[in-house]
Amino acid sequence: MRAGQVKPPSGNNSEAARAAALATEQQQVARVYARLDAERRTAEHAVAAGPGQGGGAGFQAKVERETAVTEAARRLARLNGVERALCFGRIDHRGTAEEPGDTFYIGRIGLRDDDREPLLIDWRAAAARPFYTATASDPGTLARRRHLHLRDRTVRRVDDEVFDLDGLRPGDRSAIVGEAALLAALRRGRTGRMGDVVATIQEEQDQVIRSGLQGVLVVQGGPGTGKTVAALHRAAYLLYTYRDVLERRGVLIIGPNTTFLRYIEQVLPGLGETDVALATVGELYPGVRAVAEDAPAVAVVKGDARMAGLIETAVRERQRVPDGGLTVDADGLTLHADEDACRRARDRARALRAAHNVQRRMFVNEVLDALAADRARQYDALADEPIEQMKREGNVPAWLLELIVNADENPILDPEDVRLSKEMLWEQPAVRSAIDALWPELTPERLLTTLFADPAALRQAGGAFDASELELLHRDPSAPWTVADVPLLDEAAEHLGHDDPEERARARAAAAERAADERYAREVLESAGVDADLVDAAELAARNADDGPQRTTAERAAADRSWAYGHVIVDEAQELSAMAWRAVMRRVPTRSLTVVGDVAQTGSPAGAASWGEMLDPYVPGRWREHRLTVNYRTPAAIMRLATRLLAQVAPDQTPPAPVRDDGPPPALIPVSPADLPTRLPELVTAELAEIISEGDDTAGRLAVIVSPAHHAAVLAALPEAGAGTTPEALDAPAVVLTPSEAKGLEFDSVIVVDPAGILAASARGGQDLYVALTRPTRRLTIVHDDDLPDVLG
Ligand SMILES: Nc1ncnc2c1ncn2[C@@H]1O[C@H](COP(=O)(O)OP(=O)(O)OP(=O)(O)O)[C@@H](O)[C@H]1O
Repeated sequence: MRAGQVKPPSGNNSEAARAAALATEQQQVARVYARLDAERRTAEHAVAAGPGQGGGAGFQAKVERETAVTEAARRLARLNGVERALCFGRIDHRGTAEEPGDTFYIGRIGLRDDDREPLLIDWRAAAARPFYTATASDPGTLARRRHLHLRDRTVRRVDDEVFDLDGLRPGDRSAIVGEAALLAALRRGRTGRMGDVVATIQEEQDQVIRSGLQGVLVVQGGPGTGKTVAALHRAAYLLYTYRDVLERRGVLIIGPNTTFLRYIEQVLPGLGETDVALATVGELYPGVRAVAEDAPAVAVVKGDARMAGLIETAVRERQRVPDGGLTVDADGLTLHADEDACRRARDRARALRAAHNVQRRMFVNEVLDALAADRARQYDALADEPIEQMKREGNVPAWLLELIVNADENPILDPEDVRLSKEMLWEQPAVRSAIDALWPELTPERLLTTLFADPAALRQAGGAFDASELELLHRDPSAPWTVADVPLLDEAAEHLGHDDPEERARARAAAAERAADERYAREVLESAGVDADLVDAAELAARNADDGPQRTTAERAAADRSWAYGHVIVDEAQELSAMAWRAVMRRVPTRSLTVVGDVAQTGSPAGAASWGEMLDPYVPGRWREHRLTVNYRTPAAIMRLATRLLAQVAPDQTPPAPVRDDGPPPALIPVSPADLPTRLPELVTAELAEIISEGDDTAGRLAVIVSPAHHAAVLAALPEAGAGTTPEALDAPAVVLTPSEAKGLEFDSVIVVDPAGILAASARGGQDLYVALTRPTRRLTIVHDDDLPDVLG
C-alpha cells in the first residue's frame, strides 16, 4: 500500500479486520466514556454539596471550600461540553518485534484511569501532536494514524492511514492528511452552526494553532481555508497551554457581526473551553450595543485615524478660559476670577497628564481658590468700612457683621476659612454652573452627541478634515449609535477618564481590603500546599470578597472597558477601521494577538488593504504572518468562477486550492425583476430539495445573498426565510443575507441574486461579490437580469 493511503475495506478478510478493529475501539471508547461519567459524577457532587461548613470556620477554611467548589463547577462545565465525539483518534508509534511502539488515544480532553495512566490524550498536548503533523512524506515516529467516527457513544467506522516508508512518493499531496476522514467531514451537510475540526486539523492549520502566545500572529488565507476554525482551535490550545495567564486575564474573540458570533459560539465549548468572551466591534464599549451601520462615506470618515486628533481637540475645546475672566454672583457679592487666574488654572490642570474629568478636579480647585481669594478681599475691604455705616446701609449679612466685629486684628479668613469658603462656594448652583461651562464633566456619549450635532464645534476640532468630510459627521442628537461610533466612544472615554469621588473612595477601600485578603489567601494556599500557579490568590481573594453570584473572567472583562485581556483574536480583521484597531489594541497592552482575515475580501470601505497598514502603527515590522493555502469549503467548479473575479479585485492574491472536486458547476439563471417574486421561491424550494437528498444525515442550509437594491423585494418574496440580522437567522433552512452579513458564514447551497448590483454597490470593487460566490459548500446559483458581469459570463 502507498504511504498515507486509506486501507480499502473490500473482501472478506478486510471485512473481518474491520469488524475486529471496530470491536477493539468500541471497548476503548466505552472505557473512556465510563471515565467521563465518573468524573462528571464527582464534579456534580462537589458542586451540589456547595462549600459546606466542614474543615473549620475561619477564612482559611472558607477559601479552601470555595476553591474546591469553583474548580468543580469549572471542571463540570468542561466535561459537559465534550460529550460528542469525545475520542476521535489513535496513534501507533513504530516499534520492533521485541518492543512494540506506544499507542495513544486522542480526544477533546485528557483523562486518566484509576492508576493515573493516560486513557485519553488531550488533543492540545504535545503527545497528540504527531496525530496532526504526520504526513505521508514525513510520518515522524508514527506507524499508523487512525480516525474513529462515533455516533453517540458507538464507533461506526475507523479510517486508517498506514505510513509505509518504502512506498513513499515525495510531493504526493503531502499537505493533506487523513484524507478520508477529512472528505467525510467536508461532505457533511451544514447545520447553521460551525463545528470543530479537531479530528482532522491539517498540518498548515496545526502550525497556526500551536504558534506561541507572544506577539502578533497574522493568519492570511483565502475563503474557506479554515482561518476561523483554526483561530478557534488556537484559542482552545492557548487556554490549555497557558492556562495560568489566560484563565485570569481572559481571551477575547472579535467577530464581524452578531450572526457570525452565533455561528461560531458552539465550537469552543465542544473543545472543553467555556470561558471565552465573544464580541463585535459594536459591543466593545460597555453599555452600548451598536448594530446600526453608517453610510459607507460616513463610515470611512469615522474610521479614519485622524478622528483621534479630532476627538482630542474636541475635548480640549471644552476646557475654556473666559474672555475677561469669570464673574459670578454669590453670597450677595459679585466675585471675580481674572483671565490670568483662569488661564493658570487651565494650564495647571492640563499639566497633570491625566484625563479631562480627572484634570477637572484641579481646575475647579484653582478657580475656587481665585474666587475665594476675591471673596476674602472683598470682605477685608468691607471690614475696613465703618461698621456703623454698614449697619445703616443694611447690605451686609448679619452673620458677616458679627464675624467682622469679632475679627479684631486677625485676618478675616485664615487657611481653614479659605477651605470652608471654597466648599461653600462650590455648593452654590451659580458657581457650579459657571465653572461647569468652562470645564464640564463629560461622558463620552455626551461629548460625541453634542459634537456631532454642532457644525461649528466640528469645524473647530476637525482641522485635519475638509469641510465635506466634516459635513458627513454632522447628525441629529437622537440618532442611534452606529458600529463606527463605538471606537469613537472608546477613544473619547480614554481622553475623558472617570472621576467619581465616591467611587474613588470605594475603590481605594476595596483595593486595600483586597490586598490584605490576597496576602492572606496566598499564605493559606502556600500552607495548604496548593499549587499557586493553578489557583490564583488574587482571584481567590476577589471571589471571597464578593458574596454575589460569581462571574466568569469573560463576564467581568466584558463589563470593564479598561480590562486588559491576555490574548485577543480578531476574525475578519481586514474589516476593521484604523479607529477600531485603536480600540482593540487598548484591550491588549501586551500585544498578544491573533489577527485572522483575507485582504482580498475587504468589504468595508473603512477597512484596510494590507496587514502592514493595519498593524505597523502598533508593532512596526514585528508581526509574523502565516498563510493558509487550501480551500476546504468551495468545490473546484465554483472556485474557478470566483478565481476569475479575484484576478480582477486582488490580482496579487493567490487563490486557495480547493480540496473538493465534487458538485455541479454554478448555474446562471436569467430572471427579470418582475418575475423574481415567483421564480425565486421556486428556486429556493428546488435547491432545498437537492441538498436534503444529497446530504448524509442533516437537512442542509441555503442562503440567498442579494444586492442592497433587491434586498427588501427578496425578503418579501421569501416570507419563510430567516433575515440576516435576526438572532435566529441561522436556524432557518433558508436565510436572506447581504454580502456583508454573509461574511465568514457558509451554506450547502447559495443563490446569489443580482451580481451586477452587488458589484455596483461594493464600496471597494468586487470584494463583496467574491465573498458571496465563495460561501457555498456544494451548489451555487446566480440569478441575474440579463446583466451578468463579464467576469462571470
Ligand atoms: N481541517 C479541517 N477539517 C475539516 N473541515 C475543515 C478543516 N479546515 C476547515 N474546514 C472547514 O472548512 C470550512 C471553512 O472554514 P472557515 O470558515 O474556518 O474558513 P475561513 O478561512 O474562515 O473562510 P472565510 O474567509 O471564507 O470566512 C468550514 O466548514 C470548516 O469546518
